Amino acid sequence: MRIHVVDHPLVAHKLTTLRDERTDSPTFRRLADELVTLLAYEATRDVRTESVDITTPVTRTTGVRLSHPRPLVVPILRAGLGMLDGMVRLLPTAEVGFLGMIRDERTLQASTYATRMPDDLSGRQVYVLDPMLATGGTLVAAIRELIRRGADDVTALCLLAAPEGVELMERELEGTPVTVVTASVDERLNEDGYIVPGLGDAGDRMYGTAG
Ligand SMILES: O=P(O)(O)OC[C@H]1O[C@H](OP(=O)(O)OP(=O)(O)O)[C@H](O)[C@@H]1O
Ligand SMILES: O=c1cc[nH]c(=O)[nH]1
Ligand SMILES: [Mg+2]
Repeated sequence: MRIHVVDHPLVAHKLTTLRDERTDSPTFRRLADELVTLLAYEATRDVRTESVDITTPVTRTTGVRLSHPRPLVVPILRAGLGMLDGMVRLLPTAEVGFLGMIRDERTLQASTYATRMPDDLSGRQVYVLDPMLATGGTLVAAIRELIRRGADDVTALCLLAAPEGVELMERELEGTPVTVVTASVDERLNEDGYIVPGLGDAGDRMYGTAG
């Protein structure tokens, strides 16, 4: 597994406001959207392309276009849904699948409550969207399912990651073609499984369901 931490002052600036507890839901959603577009620029560095001949107003030339089969983008509901628009803005021809997953607040075990994506992902590049890589249980289960369906190249975009989650992914997904792109690997998890310093519960902050 490869991990890429996007080191850029604009990313750090937006992430700081996202973390701030005073940031309201509309601003949180806007910043998450903007951050995803910046992460997506890095995450799509190896997106598959093919050459194409075109005619400019001046001459014939050869350019590139995204090749077939189209990439698949999979947001993990709920919070990952807030990253979808920012991603498909860069990859407008991508197909979109959905995974609904929830982490039990007490046991921290992830379970899947909804799945809507192609059965056969052979030869597909897949981009998974989930803002938080905490214990890693959610992403490991999601990526195992994608690989079971035949995906041969998976990139996860996470706004924040915890070292514990990165270690779990490295251990559980060893030897698989997986890349994680994130804005930060934070300090640690706390006793409730929240990322420290983190940003709190991403889904609650995105959709205004906290308290
Ligand atoms: O790495 P893990 O320890 O598995 O935790 C990460 C998951 O926790 C959050 O989802 P949550 O269960 O809160 O669902 P939500 O997005 O519907 O709020 C987050 O959006 C991730 O999917
Ligand atoms: O810090 C965390 C950990 C898991 N899920 C969240 O939304 N936030
Ligand atoms: Mg949540």
